[in-house]
Amino acid sequence: MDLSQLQAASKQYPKSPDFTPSYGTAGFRAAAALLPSTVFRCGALMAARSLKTDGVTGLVVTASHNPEADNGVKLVDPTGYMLCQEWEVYADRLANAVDPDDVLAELQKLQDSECIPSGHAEVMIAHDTRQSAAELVGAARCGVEAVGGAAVLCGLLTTPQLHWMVRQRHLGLPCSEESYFSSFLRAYEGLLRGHAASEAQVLIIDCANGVGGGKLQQLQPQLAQLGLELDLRNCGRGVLNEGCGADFVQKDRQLPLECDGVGSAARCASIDGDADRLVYFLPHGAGLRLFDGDKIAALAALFIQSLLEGLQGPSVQIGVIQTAYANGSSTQYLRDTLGCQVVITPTGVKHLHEEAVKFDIGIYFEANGHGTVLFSPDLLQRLRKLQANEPAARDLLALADLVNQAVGDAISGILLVEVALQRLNMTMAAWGSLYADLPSRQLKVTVEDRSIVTTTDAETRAMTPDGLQESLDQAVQRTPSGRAFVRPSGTEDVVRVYAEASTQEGADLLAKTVARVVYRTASGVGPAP
Ligand SMILES: CC(=O)N[C@H]1[C@@H](OP(=O)(O)O)O[C@H](CO)[C@@H](O)[C@@H]1O
Ligand SMILES: [Mg+2]
Repeated sequence: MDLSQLQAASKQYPKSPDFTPSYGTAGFRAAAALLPSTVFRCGALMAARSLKTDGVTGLVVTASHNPEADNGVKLVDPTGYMLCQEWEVYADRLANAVDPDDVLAELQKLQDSECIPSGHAEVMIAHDTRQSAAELVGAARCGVEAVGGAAVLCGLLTTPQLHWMVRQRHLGLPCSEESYFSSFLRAYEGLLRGHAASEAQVLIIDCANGVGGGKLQQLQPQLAQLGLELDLRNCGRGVLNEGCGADFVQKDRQLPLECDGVGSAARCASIDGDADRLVYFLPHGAGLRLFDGDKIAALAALFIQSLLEGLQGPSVQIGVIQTAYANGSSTQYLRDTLGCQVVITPTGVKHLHEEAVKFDIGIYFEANGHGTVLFSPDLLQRLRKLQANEPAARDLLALADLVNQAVGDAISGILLVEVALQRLNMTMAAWGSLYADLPSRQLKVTVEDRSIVTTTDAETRAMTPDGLQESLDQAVQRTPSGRAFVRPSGTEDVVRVYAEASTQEGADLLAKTVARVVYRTASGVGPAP
C-alpha cells in the first residue's frame, strides 16, 4: 500500500476534535457535517481491505432509515457481505485518529499487523439520495486514491444493489445494475410460470422518499407484464424517512404519508431510505396491521418447506435466525409448528448472517424487516445436479437467485413475498393468521452514557448498571406473558426498551416501567419517561 500521499490528502478532511465516531450496528452514522473525515478514512480502509483480500470491496454512503440531515457509511467485503467483524476495530481506530499523522500511523499499524501486500486496490462506491452524498462520496474516493487505490463510482444505488454488485464481481459474474434487475426478474418469472394468480396483483409501496423509489420505478413496466402492478408512494417529493418508510411503519405502527384513504383491502409494503428493509401492512381502522420481518421469515420458511417436499434425497437443514426483538409468537410458530431450528443472536444483521451460513438454508430477518435467505454452496451444487429432472430443484435454484444472497434487500424481498403468496395460494389475511403477534412496545431512553448498559445472552439480560436487571425481572413477573429487555443502541445515542405481553396495555405498561428503571439506574437525561 502506497502511503506517501496519505497525510497530505488527509489534511483536507480534518476530524473535529470532540467527534468520537464508533462503528455501530451497521457502520458509522452521524450528522452529515461531521462525517467527511470518517468517510475519507473508510475509503482508505476499504482499499487496504481490497489488497488484503485480493478482491474488490465496496462502500455505500447512506444513513438508511435515519433523518435526511444524518449520513453514514456501510462497508462491503468482496463476498458482498458486510465488512468482517475483525476489521471493525481498525475502522474505529482510523475514524478516531486525531490528525493526519495519527491517520498515517494507524494505517501503518494496520499494514504491518495484517501484512497488507502491494498491488491493485479497487473499491466500488455508491450513495443514497441524501444531499450530503456528493461531498461524502468525494471524501471516500479521495481516501481510496490517497493509498493508491482505484475508486469505481457507481452512483445512486440501494445499499443491497451495491452489495450484490460487489458479490457478482467476486464471482466473476455480470455486475451492472441492468443485470441486477434482469437476474431478479428472470427468477421471478421462472418461479411463477404456471403458478401465477389469474388476476393482476396490486401492491402499494411506500418508498420512504429514498433511493428505492426510483429503482422500483425502473422495474414497474416489466413487473406489470408479469402480473404485479406497483403503485408507488413517497417516491421523492416529500422528506426522506419522515412520516414514512419501513422503520416508521414498524416502530410507530402508523399509516405512512400518502397512504391514507387507500382502503382496508389494499395490500401495502414499506421500504426504508436505502431499501434494505421491508415490511408489509394492511390498513386497519386508524392504524394498520403489520407484517414485519418475523412474518416474512415465517412465510419464507413455509414456502421453502413446501418446495422441499418435492425434493428427493437427504433432508435439508433449515435454520431461522432472529434477535430478541422477534415477536415471541413468531419464534413459537417457527419452532413448534414448522419444526425449524431457531437461533437467537444479538441485534445487527452481521450477527444473524454469521449464524445463517451454518445451515443448508438460513433464513434471517430482524423484526424491522431487514433480512434475507441464504443457500449454502453444497446445497446449490446438489440442486444443480438434480435440476434436469426435478422441478423442485429448479424452483429452489430460482429462489436462490430471487433472494439477494449478499444482504437483506427490500426489492428482492418484495418479489419473494409475492412469489410465496401466489405459490402457496395465500391471501394477506391467511398470511397474517399463521400466528397472532403478542402485543409489544418499543421505547427509547436518553441517558448520560449509554455504554454503561451492558448485556449478555444475545442481549436478553442486562449485566450493568447494578439493579437494572433485578427491577426489570420484577416488572416482567407482574405482567401476564411478559417479556422485556434493554440494550444500548448501536446506531443512535439512546438505550432501547422492548416489552411484550398478552395485552397491549400490559406491553405499554411494562415498557414504561422498564424505561423508568433505565432512567433511574442509568442516569437518564431530559424528562423522565
Ligand atoms: C431495534 C432495531 O430495529 N434496531 C436496528 C438498529 O440498530 P440499533 O443498534 O438498535 O440502533 O439499526 C440497525 C441497522 O439498520 C438494525 O440492524 C437494528 O435492527
Ligand atoms: Mg436501511
